Amino acid sequence: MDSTVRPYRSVLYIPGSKERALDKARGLPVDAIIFDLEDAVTPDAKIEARDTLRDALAQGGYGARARIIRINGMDTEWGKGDVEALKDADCDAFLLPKVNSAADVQALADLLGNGKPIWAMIETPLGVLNALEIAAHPQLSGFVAGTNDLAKELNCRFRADRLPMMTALQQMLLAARAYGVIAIDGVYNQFKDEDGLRAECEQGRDLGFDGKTLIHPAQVDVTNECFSPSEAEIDLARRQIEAFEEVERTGQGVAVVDGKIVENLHVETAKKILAMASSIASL
Ligand SMILES: CC(C)(COP(=O)(O)OP(=O)(O)OC[C@H]1O[C@@H](n2cnc3c(N)ncnc32)[C@H](O)[C@@H]1OP(=O)(O)O)[C@@H](O)C(=O)NCCC(=O)NCCSC(=O)C[C@H](O)C(=O)O
Ligand SMILES: [Mg+2]
Repeated sequence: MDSTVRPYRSVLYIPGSKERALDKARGLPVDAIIFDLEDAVTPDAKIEARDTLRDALAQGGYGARARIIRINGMDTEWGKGDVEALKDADCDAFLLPKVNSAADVQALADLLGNGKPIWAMIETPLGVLNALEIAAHPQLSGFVAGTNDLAKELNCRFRADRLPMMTALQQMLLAARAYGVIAIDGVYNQFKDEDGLRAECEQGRDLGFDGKTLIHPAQVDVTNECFSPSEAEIDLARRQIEAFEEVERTGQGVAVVDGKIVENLHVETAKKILAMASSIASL
């Protein structure tokens, strides 16, 4: 799959210690999986989870889904051991929690020593403030918002409009876009509340996120729907491209579709929408 249009709509956390969930994920229509060794695994299960996860990855069966391993932080008693145990595992990236600076990313890169892509959880005040230097690290390819840790650190309240964390989310997005880094929104904790999830997905999509992290299989369909180009967007994109090509033939640089101007930059967006739709259709 073309990595520039690879979908990351639904990114499901799976506790690395739970064999049943690790198996179930092989049949779920998610675009990516975060195999978690951090918060989803209790301290007494952390060492064993490394073997459980390595075996599951070796067994395979995850198809085209991107496979990302979230290790424990380097400042914990498990971080380095996680890397030692899993650096050669069959996965696409490593996700480092509570990243505060580019130096944190470099420390993981040194330990991995194999050039594997690194993703960063942006979930601390320093991580948000240093998002630009983190995104600029050459091995960094994805950001994941850690909205639970962020709320804890900011001492803010959870609100449906997420106003208290909007600055952080947008700073993270700006840094991601400045360096071509994938940006995934945080989790929606009330996993049985479909309407609430849909509203938060729509907000995340409006903001510019590529997708959302999830904690339960029941959240997958809504999320895929919200982060896929809609039929209306696909239809408009096609008409914009056609209209622009038509005016170009007559030597002009601006078309009008549905009462709105269409310039070259809109055509670029339209082409991206069609490429993403085709990439999703090919899954
Ligand atoms: C939230 C849960 C604890 C709920 O678990 P459970 O009560 O077992 O759910 P169900 O009985 O409804 O499960 C139905 C079946 O689905 C499977 N399942 C459940 N969750 C997952 C999953 N995440 N991936 C794959 N499969 C899953 C069950 O095994 C059942 O299967 P079956 O028996 O075959 O029918 C649980 O969903 C859970 O543990 N979720 C993950 C929690 C997690 O990962 N937390 C850490 C990430 S969030 C975070 O840290 C964010 C960030 O750092 C921040 O700061 O914000
Ligand atoms: Mg967190």
